Amino acid sequence: MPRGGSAKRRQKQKFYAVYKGRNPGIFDDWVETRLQVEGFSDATFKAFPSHAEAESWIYEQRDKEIRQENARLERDYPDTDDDPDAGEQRGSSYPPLPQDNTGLKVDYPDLDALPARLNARGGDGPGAPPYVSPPERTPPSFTPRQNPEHLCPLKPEQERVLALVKQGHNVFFTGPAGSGKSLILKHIKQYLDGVGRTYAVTAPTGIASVLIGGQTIHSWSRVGKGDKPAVCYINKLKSTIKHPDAKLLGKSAKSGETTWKETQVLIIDEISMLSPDLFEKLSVIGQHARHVNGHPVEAPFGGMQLVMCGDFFQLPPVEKDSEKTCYQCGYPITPREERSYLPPDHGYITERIEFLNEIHALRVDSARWSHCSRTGRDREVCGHLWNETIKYCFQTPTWFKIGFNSVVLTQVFRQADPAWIEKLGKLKVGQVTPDIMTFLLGLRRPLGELASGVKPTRLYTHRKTVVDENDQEFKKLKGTEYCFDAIDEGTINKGTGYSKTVNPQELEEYHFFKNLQVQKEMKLKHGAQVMLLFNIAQNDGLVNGSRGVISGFQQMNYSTFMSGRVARDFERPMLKKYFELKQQDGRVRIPLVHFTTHPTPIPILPVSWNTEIPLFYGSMSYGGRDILGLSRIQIPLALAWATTVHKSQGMTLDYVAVDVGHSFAPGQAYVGLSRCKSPGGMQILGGGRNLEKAFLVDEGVLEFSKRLEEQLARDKENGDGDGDGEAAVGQEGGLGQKREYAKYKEEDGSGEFEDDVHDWERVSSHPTLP
Ligand SMILES: Nc1ncnc2c1ncn2[C@@H]1O[C@H](COP(=O)(O)OP(=O)(O)OP(=O)(O)O)[C@@H](O)[C@H]1O
Repeated sequence: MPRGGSAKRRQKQKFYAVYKGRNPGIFDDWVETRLQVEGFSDATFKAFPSHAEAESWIYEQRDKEIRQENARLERDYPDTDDDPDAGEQRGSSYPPLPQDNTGLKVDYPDLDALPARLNARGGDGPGAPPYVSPPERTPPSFTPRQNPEHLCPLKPEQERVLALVKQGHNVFFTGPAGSGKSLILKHIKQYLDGVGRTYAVTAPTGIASVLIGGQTIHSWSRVGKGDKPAVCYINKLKSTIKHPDAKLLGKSAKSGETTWKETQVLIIDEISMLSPDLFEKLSVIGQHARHVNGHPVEAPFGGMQLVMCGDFFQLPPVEKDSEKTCYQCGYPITPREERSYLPPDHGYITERIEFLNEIHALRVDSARWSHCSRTGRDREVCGHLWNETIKYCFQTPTWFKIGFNSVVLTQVFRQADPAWIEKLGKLKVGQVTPDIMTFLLGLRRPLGELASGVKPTRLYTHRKTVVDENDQEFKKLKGTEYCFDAIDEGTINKGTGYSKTVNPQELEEYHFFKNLQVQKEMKLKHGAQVMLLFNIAQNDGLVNGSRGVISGFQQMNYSTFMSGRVARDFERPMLKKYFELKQQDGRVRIPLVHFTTHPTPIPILPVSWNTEIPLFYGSMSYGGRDILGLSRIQIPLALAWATTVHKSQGMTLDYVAVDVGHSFAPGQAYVGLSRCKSPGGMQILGGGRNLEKAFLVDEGVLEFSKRLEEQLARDKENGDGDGDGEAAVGQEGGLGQKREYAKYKEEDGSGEFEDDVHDWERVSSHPTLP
């Protein structure tokens, strides 16, 4: 690449944008460009004096192509009666992109200019940037996924969620533990795959994301820990914010902005665990990352369709006060003892926080508004407003602005016993009535070892207890220890057909592998308590969470191994590979597990966990998707004397002992108890006379749930929706409102955030109000 050289040479530097060619992208060398376009039929390319202009031209070409493709689709496939609202929705909520594509230069606001606009109103404050309507939600070209999973059909109230998603609404759906939220998500994914919409499946924690076959929201959005101010991510998105695995992927994972721009539907599962600060920050980042011609988009999250799911009665966000930073300036938040609060009717609050009354109604203490008093280089006070009693996303202005269509699921599937379901329903809202108390005290009886040798899995609130207990119990076993090593692989498949294997040494750095519950090196002994980590035979009750005990190991030859499980055709190559790599003298060792549900031991053969991460080259991907495929082949077992309540969220367990006594977070005891199918297979640990107090419930969550139910009842009365549990909560505000365009600074915004923080540190803090 001809960088450097004389000033004259630099002046003549050209950037070649190749839109259609062998390897589309931007090149700064004509020889390299020629290789991409010469002899390539239909090659489309152009030279520009700057990289930015070259990039803008590519965006322009792509928008043009998408519009043409849409026009073709509309012509060839006019809306049918099957989905009458889909076309209407597209047309009504999302005005088309401005036709005037001149001045495509992409500008980002600088740090000093941003505080006023990054206030809680998401850009509505004085000096706010020009907002534009979100771009059209358009289907890109796609390749349907192979082997779609056969899913259990949805019940009518679950179908309702899918219907709303199909209609293009922003949807929030909730319901008690075991009401099928994860199942609905799987259906949504299948639908989106089928229609070729670009979507991201995310969750706030690694384990939750793996359970739904997605990635963490931090990794997808490129915010990492997410502790820096929004402006920092906005400034860096374009050029330097890389995929968390970028150092492994090299150039290929360059621009985070493209991920944001190309995603049409963002799914966030376990939304109760997402920090409200990060939720708001992501929305602002989305508004900027999905800019139209440099203008941030007005709609929250930049106008992508949002599907959020979870149960706020379950686990809350894990956040330590000491680790919190100001959402606007990124400085550590003012320590509790130094905080000063503003009067609830202070103009500084009322002018800046939208939906203030609604927020206060959700048990946000109106007397706890505080502001960040850090001063910057120019002695300007940061002034960002925050309220320490905001704990959940539904208490943020962004939540109201999104205007979700909400669905409350009512039917529980995990448990079959109606009396137990009713009790769980009461415990969920903290109602430990005398009869429930008596019932729970009865569950403190010890659970013995089952005929299979299975002991109850102990669910603890603290991780250290779990690690210690599993280690100790494993060491106590006398037999031979066998180690099962996973086969980890990574391949980059380019849209052009070329594929490249990822260096095996680098694989363990990938977040996907770190988040898997199944270990790379798994040690097992005869007598070890284990849990199945994969649905291997649903009809036979061998599902994720099934409990068993290792009853031996079997040496299998090739034919026994290959016929050891009814594998689907596409799994055979995986089994074959495992055998070839692991066999010794023509045999492989396989653990035998005695499950609670089966009279005889079952050999547990390896399975594979796979993920596909779309890669974005330079600024976008063309001509098919460039995909990073990662996979781990391993025996799907984990030691199961103990696990944490946090890890168990989302699982269904057979035989458990739940440590209720040490619960420290709202929803924790409820999550623990609701994992188990029936109280017969459950023991309660600890709690003593304080059992009643273990079922902590957040007042705000109670209020939110109450308002949701009331809205639902009102809608039913008014005949809105079809009474299937849909409620449009929040306000329709935000979308489609006209904002005045204002000028803002044209700077590249590439200043390093860290330097600014150091500057702040050098300047004494100013606890006065701006
Ligand atoms: N329509 C349905 N028909 C039959 N079984 C169902 C249905 N919906 C869900 N289930 C079953 O109920 C169990 C719990 O479902 P799922 O894990 O989706 O619930 P969830 O609401 O996500 O639970 P949690 O909040 O605890 O994560 C699963 O075994 C699932 O297969």
